Amino acid sequence: EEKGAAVGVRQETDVNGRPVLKHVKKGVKDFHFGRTLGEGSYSTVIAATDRQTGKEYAIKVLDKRHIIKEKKVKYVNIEKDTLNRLTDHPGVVRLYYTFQDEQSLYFVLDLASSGELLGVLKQMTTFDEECTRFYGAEILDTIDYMHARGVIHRDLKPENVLLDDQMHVKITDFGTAKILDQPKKPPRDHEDGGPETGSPMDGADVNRAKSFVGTAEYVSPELLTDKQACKASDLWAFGCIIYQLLAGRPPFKAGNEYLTFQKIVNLEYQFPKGFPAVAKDLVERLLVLDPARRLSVEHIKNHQFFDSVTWGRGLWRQKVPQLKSYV
Ligand SMILES: C[C@@H](Nc1nc2c(c3cc(-c4cn[nH]c4)ccc13)C(=O)N=C/C2=C\CC1CC1)C(C)(C)C
Repeated sequence: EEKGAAVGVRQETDVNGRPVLKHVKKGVKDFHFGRTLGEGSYSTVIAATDRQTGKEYAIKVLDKRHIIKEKKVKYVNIEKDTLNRLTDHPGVVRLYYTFQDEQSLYFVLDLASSGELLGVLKQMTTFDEECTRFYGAEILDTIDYMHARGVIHRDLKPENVLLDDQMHVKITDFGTAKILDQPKKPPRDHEDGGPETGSPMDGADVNRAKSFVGTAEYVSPELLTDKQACKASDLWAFGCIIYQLLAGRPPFKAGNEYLTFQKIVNLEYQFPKGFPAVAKDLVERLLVLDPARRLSVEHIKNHQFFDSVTWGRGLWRQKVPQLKSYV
């Protein structure tokens, strides 16, 4: 039995007729599976209802044979370890428990029933400043939480930012996340996006992750030049997302991946006419080639663009702004 796996308790009687509580693990038959929500490279996410409680979940189904054949076992374990590490923040999809049968692994998770931020953005074309500020703040608050627990997402993009039934952010897809080696000291509360300071190799960003490239439009330059991601790589992606919410398209997009990568490493992008000045200043301080010179989470929180935002748990209790386009 995995830790915390037992998710149900059933009353039975033992041989002497004494009542005993039996810990039972849920299985496929405890759920009614509904529509397919999304397809990953080696998984499918399906909406499902717990037959006993009626509660709705998203269940990520992974085909064991395919995972082994494609040598993805490592990624499945990284995703599970990451989800088990990021359990108490409203901005991260929560993993309730896992089970398996002959051919599949099942992760039972929060259902983000309003779907992908990308889908909503496409319907709106663009977000106005107030909506961009609100969604930017919830995404940043979640990045701050992930980084404080030594997790780099490495593939942040509007497809991985989901929305729950109240239209609050739920970040997902941690199969390509990087868990930084446990920092020597407990993570400080003002963990910044820059290199881990205070460790023996001061200044050298000792905690870098190796060899993984995310989705072309959001990949950071350091990932393309020296193959290493750091916390600031997530803040590069954050800058691309803020730009995209207001402009309706990502800053770096070309005919193919190679040309997109070229634009990124040459910092080749322009702001559309009428792009708000304060947001432009923020994006310009995030889309910086040198990760050490990119704004850290703390500096972003104090940027004028987020002046009216109350950070912390209050942010998640606020009513979400009515979605309006930036015309
Ligand atoms: C990014 C992911 N897509 C999705 N992953 C998850 C969804 C999800 C929901 C909708 C949706 C809901 N309503 N309409 C669409 C569309 C896509 C989704 C969800 O509700 N709960 C957990 C999820 C993922 C958990 C994962 C960390 C393990 C890919 C494309 C990889 C399948």
